[in-house]
Amino acid sequence: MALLCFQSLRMLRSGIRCMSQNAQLVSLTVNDKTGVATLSLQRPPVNSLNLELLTEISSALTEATDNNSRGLILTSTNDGVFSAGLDILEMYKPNLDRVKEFWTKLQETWIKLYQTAYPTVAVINGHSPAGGCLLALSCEHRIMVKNFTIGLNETRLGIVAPPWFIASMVNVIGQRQSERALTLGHMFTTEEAKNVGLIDEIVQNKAEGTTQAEAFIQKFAKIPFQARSLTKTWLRNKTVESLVKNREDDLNMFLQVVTQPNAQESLGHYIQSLKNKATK
Ligand SMILES: CCCCC/C=C\C/C=C\C/C=C/C(=O)SCCNC(=O)CCNC(=O)[C@H](O)C(C)(C)COP(=O)(O)OP(=O)(O)OC[C@H]1O[C@@H](n2cnc3c(N)ncnc32)[C@H](O)[C@@H]1OP(=O)(O)O
Repeated sequence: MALLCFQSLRMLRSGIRCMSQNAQLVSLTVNDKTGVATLSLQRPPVNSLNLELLTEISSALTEATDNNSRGLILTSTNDGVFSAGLDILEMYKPNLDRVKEFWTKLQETWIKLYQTAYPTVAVINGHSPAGGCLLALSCEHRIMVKNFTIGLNETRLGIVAPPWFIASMVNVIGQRQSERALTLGHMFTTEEAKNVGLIDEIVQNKAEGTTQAEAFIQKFAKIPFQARSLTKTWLRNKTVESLVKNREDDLNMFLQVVTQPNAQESLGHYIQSLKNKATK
């Protein structure tokens, strides 16, 4: 409690204000001087995206809009893992009602993040496989700390990246590079990701990443907000519409693929291999 008060006091002095008071799995703060919001994922141990975390991310994105944020930095409180992607336990031997809600919330969160009116920057301060990579790809600018990995590795798990995951990557690195990376399930090192254009900047640590992210958002200070946001909408509309118009089909396809016995078997082996690794 004392620590909380001390932290709040320190944040107030530096002009950082806490939003989303009820959130537990994310923290949303805003810098009152710049209007830039920071959304930090904080679901231990690895920010895997389960229904509850997705719900909080989605609410925080709306809150940042309602608060007229000038920009948003997406990052993790865990220096080591940005996000481990979708929580595999949501997809392994799933409860049908819950897994439907989970996928629908994932769709909603991606649609919101992909279309925010404000500029978005991912400060990728750790590994970022699959769904973690999707979050980063949905931002307008990616800054990554050295010595980590990022990519859409679904094929390695015996599952498939849905078309909107694929489109998000194609829009950033193009068809040829995406085809090679996705079919192999390749995880890029920070250096490789920079070379292929998957990330825009390499930094030494999160603090440097945050400074660079603020500088990126500051570039838009003199660009009229609505002109910028409408341009972004039109640039991204085709990609988003392809999901918006087919959400039900996308959900059914996901359920069909993920409940296949061979997909369940692959997920089961994968969970076991992660657990074995963790106990070594
Ligand atoms: C139109 C529709 C098309 C149909 C599509 C159908 C299906 C596909 C659907 C969706 C696509 C899928 C997207 C995904 O995001 S799948 C998830 C992919 N993620 C990964 O492969 C990452 C796995 N994790 C790791 O590689 C590592 O954990 C790490 C992120 C590099 C971090 O390493 P670190 O050493 O720091 O941690 P540990 O490995 O020791 O892990 C700690 C702890 O966390 C558990 N864990 C890790 N990742 C996940 C996860 N994604 N979900 C759930 N749990 C995870 C791990 O098992 C350990 O648990 P323990 O209990 O042992 O402590």
